Amino acid sequence: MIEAENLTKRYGDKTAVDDLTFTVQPGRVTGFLGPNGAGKSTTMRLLLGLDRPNRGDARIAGVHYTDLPAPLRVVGALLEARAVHTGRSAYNHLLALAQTQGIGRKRVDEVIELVGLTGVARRRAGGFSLGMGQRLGIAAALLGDPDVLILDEPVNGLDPEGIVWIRTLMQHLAREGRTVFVSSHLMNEMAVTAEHLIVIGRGRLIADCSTEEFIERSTEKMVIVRSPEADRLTGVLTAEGAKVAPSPDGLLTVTHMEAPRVGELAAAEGVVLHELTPKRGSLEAAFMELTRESVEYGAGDAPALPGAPPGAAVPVAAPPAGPAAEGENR
Ligand SMILES: Nc1ncnc2c1ncn2[C@@H]1O[C@H](COP(=O)(O)OP(=O)(O)OP(=O)(O)O)[C@@H](O)[C@H]1O
Repeated sequence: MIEAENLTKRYGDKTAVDDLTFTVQPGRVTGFLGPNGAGKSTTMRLLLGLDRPNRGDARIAGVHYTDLPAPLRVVGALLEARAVHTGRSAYNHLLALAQTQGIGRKRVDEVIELVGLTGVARRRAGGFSLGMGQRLGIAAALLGDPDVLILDEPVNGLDPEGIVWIRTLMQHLAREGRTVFVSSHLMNEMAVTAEHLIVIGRGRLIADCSTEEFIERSTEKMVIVRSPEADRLTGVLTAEGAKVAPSPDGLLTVTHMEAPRVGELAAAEGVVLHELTPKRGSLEAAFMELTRESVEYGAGDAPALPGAPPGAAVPVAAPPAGPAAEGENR
């Protein structure tokens, strides 16, 4: 379990993390979301004792990170863009890390195999591609077989196969009863990976709920209907309070009415249906909606983030209004 209590971190007059209280439970993948500059990496650094809070408390498995006698055995972490600048081979890099905590060679071999680096384990880690570097970072995080994992953007640099691999791995680790806390900007990926979400904006908590609930709360449910009698159906549904938007391909997008009711009304009136598909909103649309107020850098006024090259800040722009969200099947 991970606990943050009134966590607050200021850099000069900038409050990066603002009175943040949340708990990350074991047994499920918890996604950590927020627009650029929301304070995700800072929060993770505070949890890992790499920075000191101005106020509040962060505990992992009930204790402060810095009080853990063998931290790698309790918590494994992958921090964003952590390149391994080393002339050592991947194997020796992991072995050196393992030896600091009394972890044996057998476990080094195990994690190398687990992350799919067996074929390149003797190669210089400093020359690894971004994706291989991510896998090596994940191997390091798993070295101590920890109960808690804190992963900052683990999907960064991975190809589609790698993305599916990390998703499966995180879900497997969670099913084993571990606490998996993962930040990402890839909403579609988080929608299928994380069961629970903690969302922050400008350092403050915006949501702490299931992924399902997060999407339901801020996007409108839609029903996609196709009928050879689209006009008649539109009349039937609007008379019962639904809103119906036709599209040029003959599909009707129905809001303010659930799919079963659409089907029942069509049957009662003898209207033939060729398609009746309930669609939920996307996590991306829900995220845009709920974080709209807390976007740090809007399009056009994006300053460079500290340490980033000019223009590197990725703006998160507010979405256009209306139920334009693409439906997303899980
Ligand atoms: N060492 C630092 N010195 C000064 N300001 C900092 C420092 N680290 C972070 N900040 C500021 O704190 C805020 C939160 O940054 P942080 O990197 O934690 O956000 P983030 O949610 O991880 O962003 P991103 O999604 O872009 O990685 C930002 O405004 C950032 O500029």
